[in-house]
Amino acid sequence: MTQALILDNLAVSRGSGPVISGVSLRVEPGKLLALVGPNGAGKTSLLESVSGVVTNSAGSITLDEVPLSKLSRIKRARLGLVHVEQGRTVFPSLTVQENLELTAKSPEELENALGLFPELAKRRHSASGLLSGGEQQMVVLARAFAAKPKYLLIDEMSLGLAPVVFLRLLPIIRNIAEAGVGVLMVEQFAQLSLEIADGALVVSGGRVTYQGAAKALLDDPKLLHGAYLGVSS
Ligand SMILES: Nc1ncnc2c1ncn2[C@@H]1O[C@H](COP(=O)(O)OP(=O)(O)OP(=O)(O)O)[C@@H](O)[C@H]1O
Repeated sequence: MTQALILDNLAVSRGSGPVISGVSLRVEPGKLLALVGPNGAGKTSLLESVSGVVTNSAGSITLDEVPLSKLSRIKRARLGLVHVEQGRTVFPSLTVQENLELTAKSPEELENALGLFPELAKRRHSASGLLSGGEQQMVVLARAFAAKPKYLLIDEMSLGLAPVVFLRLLPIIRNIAEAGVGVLMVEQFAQLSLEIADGALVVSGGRVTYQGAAKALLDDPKLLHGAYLGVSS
């Protein structure tokens, strides 16, 4: 069986008209694909169509060979697709551990998730609302990981965080991929996210303008710049 999250020729329309067209990509277990591009390029809409917040208007989405397009959000989640949406926050009055208990199905899964986040393990009994912004985002990530995703969609984890704080989250996101999860990550800090990614996809004006190794984009600022301007490689 093909183990991968595959988008083929995907199109998404919103009230304003088509926002994504002809996007094809593949995320494999244990790999991290960074999705970058200018504001309004359609990155959030793309993730939302994968998790089922919006329905794709054309093309297909398959998870380990199961077609997703006609499935509800809940069914997609049951298949192992977890979406950390933009602006997702903690439940502030619950402790770190209680936040994780919302998604972990067993004490083992909870401990497994905390194992990946030593900084959080130390503060497991603190109210999440008392943690720093960066630590709260760690709780959000840990809660997503505790749900045992096969594939994880992460939208702008850095929103509202200083780059130096976001830097602490990057190795954790990498570790999540190393643990066998296929990660598709949308990020405004292109450079930083490319540094931990295997593959990269640049979307501009709803279309793919670069697809390939993350390192190739990092090593060639002109290529990255051109892709942002919508020049297909
Ligand atoms: N709920 C919605 N209803 C109608 N149009 C929408 C909706 N959400 C987004 N759009 C439109 O879809 C297009 C793509 O937006 P989207 O948020 O997907 O892009 P993005 O690349 O994530 O941008 P940003 O980096 O600014 O968040 C934009 O023109 C936006 O106005």
